[in-house]
Amino acid sequence: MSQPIVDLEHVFVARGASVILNDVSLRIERGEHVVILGPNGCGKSTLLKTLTCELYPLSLSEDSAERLLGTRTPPKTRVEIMGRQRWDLIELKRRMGVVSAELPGKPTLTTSGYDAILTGFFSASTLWPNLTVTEEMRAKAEDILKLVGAEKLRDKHVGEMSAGQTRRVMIGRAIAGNRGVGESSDPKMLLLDEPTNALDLAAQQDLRELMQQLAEQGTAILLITHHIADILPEMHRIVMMRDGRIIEDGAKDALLNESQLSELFGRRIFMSERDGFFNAW
Ligand SMILES: Nc1ncnc2c1ncn2[C@@H]1O[C@H](COP(=O)(O)OP(=O)(O)OP(=O)(O)O)[C@@H](O)[C@H]1O
Repeated sequence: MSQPIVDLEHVFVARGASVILNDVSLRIERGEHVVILGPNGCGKSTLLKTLTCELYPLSLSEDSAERLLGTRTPPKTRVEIMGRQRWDLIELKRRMGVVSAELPGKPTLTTSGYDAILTGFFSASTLWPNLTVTEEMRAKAEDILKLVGAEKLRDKHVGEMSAGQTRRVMIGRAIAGNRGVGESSDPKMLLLDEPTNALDLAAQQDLRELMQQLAEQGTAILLITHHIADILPEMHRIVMMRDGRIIEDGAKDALLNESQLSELFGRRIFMSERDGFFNAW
């Protein structure tokens, strides 16, 4: 079997004084589209930060193993991302193509759409004077601008864009980082954290179409969300999280139903399906 993109085993992660991720094991193969689904506060962002190595797993003592697991034998914990346990954070974020739900930082806000895509090659917040942009990068950025449908945003500052326009450009930036320059055998993947947050209905649909297009072109998508409507027909595996644990991990056909969603969100949920997309309320 080929090397997985993500390989977590018995991971516990603390934030402040609390253990937030509780014995999480997760293996994601190259090219797989996966949805991480769960209610507010269940630990999705903590998991994301573990995948991007911004948070590190606890190394359990015998006492804490007894408290958390009822056994004095600590489990063998492992976090391996793209085959490696140690990463330069910037390099890893670039290679994973992370698009977060947060607004870009200040330097990015005064950067044009086209330049923002170029920054992806460097994993930089803006095109700082010491960065050398090559012709190959410029050509790739042109293609990506088209791919994400952001041609009209080429000269607009990110800080003057709407939420949907910003998300589009940030996806373009992540694709640039992900694909890099020169011959690269890196996996093409995007890690999208609540991508449709703050978008109106039309912008949500546009973004889903873009995600579908990328998925069809071979970019693996790891989607973190609590919006059922964001789950693309192309995504067949669902990982359900609650209270810092993975409570289900399996096929969408088996897991995406009213009874499982009601269990996950802790109240009666209704669901409908149309053309491979779902809605829940
Ligand atoms: N910096 C922090 N310090 C202490 N506790 C934190 C911190 N960040 C998050 N938490 C706690 O960790 C738990 C999980 O939070 P996390 O942000 O991972 O959940 P989430 O599933 O991403 O939620 P949401 O859907 O609301 O974004 C919550 O109980 C939260 O209060």
